Amino acid sequence: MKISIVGCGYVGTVTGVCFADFGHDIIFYDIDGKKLDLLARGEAPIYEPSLDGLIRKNREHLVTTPDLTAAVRDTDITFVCVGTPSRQDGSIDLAYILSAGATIGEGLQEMPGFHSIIVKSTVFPGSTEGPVRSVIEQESGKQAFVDFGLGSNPEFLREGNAVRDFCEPDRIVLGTGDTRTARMLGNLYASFTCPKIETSIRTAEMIKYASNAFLATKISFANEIGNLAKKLGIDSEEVFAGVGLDSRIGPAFFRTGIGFGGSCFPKDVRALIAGAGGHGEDLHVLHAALRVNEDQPLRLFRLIQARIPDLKGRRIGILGLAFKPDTDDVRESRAIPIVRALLDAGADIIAYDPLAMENFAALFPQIDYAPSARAVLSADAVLITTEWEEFEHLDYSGATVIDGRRIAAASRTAEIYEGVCW
Ligand SMILES: NC(=O)c1ccc[n+]([C@@H]2O[C@H](COP(=O)([O-])OP(=O)(O)OC[C@H]3O[C@@H](n4cnc5c(N)ncnc54)[C@H](O)[C@@H]3O)[C@@H](O)[C@H]2O)c1
Ligand SMILES: O=c1ccn([C@@H]2O[C@H](COP(=O)(O)OP(=O)(O)O[C@H]3O[C@H](CO)[C@@H](O)[C@H](O)[C@H]3O)[C@@H](O)[C@H]2O)c(=O)[nH]1
Repeated sequence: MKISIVGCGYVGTVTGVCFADFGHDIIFYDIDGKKLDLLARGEAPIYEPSLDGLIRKNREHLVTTPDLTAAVRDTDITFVCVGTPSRQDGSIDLAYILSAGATIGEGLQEMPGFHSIIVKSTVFPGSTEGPVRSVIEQESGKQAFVDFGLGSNPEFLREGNAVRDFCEPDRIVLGTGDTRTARMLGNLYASFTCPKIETSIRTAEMIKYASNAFLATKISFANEIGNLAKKLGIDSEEVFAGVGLDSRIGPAFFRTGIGFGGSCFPKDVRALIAGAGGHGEDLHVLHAALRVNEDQPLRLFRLIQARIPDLKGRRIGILGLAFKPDTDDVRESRAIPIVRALLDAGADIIAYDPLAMENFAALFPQIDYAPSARAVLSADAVLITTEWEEFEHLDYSGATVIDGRRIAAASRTAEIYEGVCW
């Protein structure tokens, strides 16, 4: 099949490259010419383990274009993978997707054949059949579900594990409103053996939001119980090992610590709350999940403050800046509020991350960045904010460590050690 990919970030690049590996021909388009240049040179525009090798392997199936209208005309199906950020009030900002939709509509104008547009970006239920459909119909002069197809195929990949998650998903959700699009998506995913949910477009959109909101809530729930468990002298890891064995609950996403960051959970929970408000529904559980999540990193800060009440001029080390290991992404990283609080208290910060220092320095140019994790350990105290594997291989002897992510080596070897909820 010939596929256009609009938006070459984490989702678009991984989707295009993985579909190419299944034998399809891909045309990438992005408004960011630098990303297209990198892809044209056979390089990944984002960091994701194993992606470079897949790009090299499938180069003859991967092309880039600066002209989205031509890409639409030359392909059978377009996947929209652009960003859907939060507005100031938390609601979803559809500006990128509507702008992409308008150009796709132009491309459809003189297209004789049938083409389907599939929204892979995470959008509030009703967005695809509402504003996205309207803009495409307006620009193309054609009718959705009759002259062109429309669908929702939300993506569930995790950064750092994206290729595996895409190729071996737990399920595939296919939301469609016309049989031709349903058939096309069915063919595209025919070789995937996981369960496939064929549903309406708005149900597909809601499955994505509900999944992220549930996982985010699970983490906040674990953190809240973890905070109490610590006060009671109970190890939260043991608690959730026990709780997770209940097959109705499951063990995943029970790691306690400084909470969830990244480009999805905080943004999507905020968007669901804001969107629900527009329908007269107040999502109390999700409000609470966000509140707990905002306080978890500040707990880490309060623990260091309890040990060093006057942080002014004191050297504080930070281990980990990425929002999770195996990525250079710092969007909504839990290290951000911690660094902010430390700077407000006058601390002198030295930080290290194996991949994310450049991205973090764009936000915080005023702090020091260390050449190695070891170089951070001589600070007056060290805060661990991301659970990178290499932090498990350090000797923390002599260091005071306040741990937000439960690094066993630190608990074994640090001179003074405390965990945020253990
Ligand atoms: N990152 C993830 O792990 C993940 C997983 C599942 C779903 N999602 C969702 O997928 C969507 C994309 O996320 P991402 O992390 O890949 O974003 P990203 O920021 O990494 O990439 C988005 C890309 O879209 C491009 N873009 C913006 N407007 C455009 C336009 N009009 N035309 C063409 N390109 C345009 C940007 O330049 C950028 O390269 C979001 O809705 C997100 O919530 C993300
Ligand atoms: O038990 C846990 C698990 C995760 N986290 C934190 O939660 C955040 C998100 O982690 P993860 O879900 O692994 O990464 P993402 O790449 O943000 O992936 C999430 O968001 C994507 C975008 O929507 C979805 O596609 C994925 O299914 C969903 O897991 C990170 O800060 C983690 O440190 C915890 O604190 N405890």
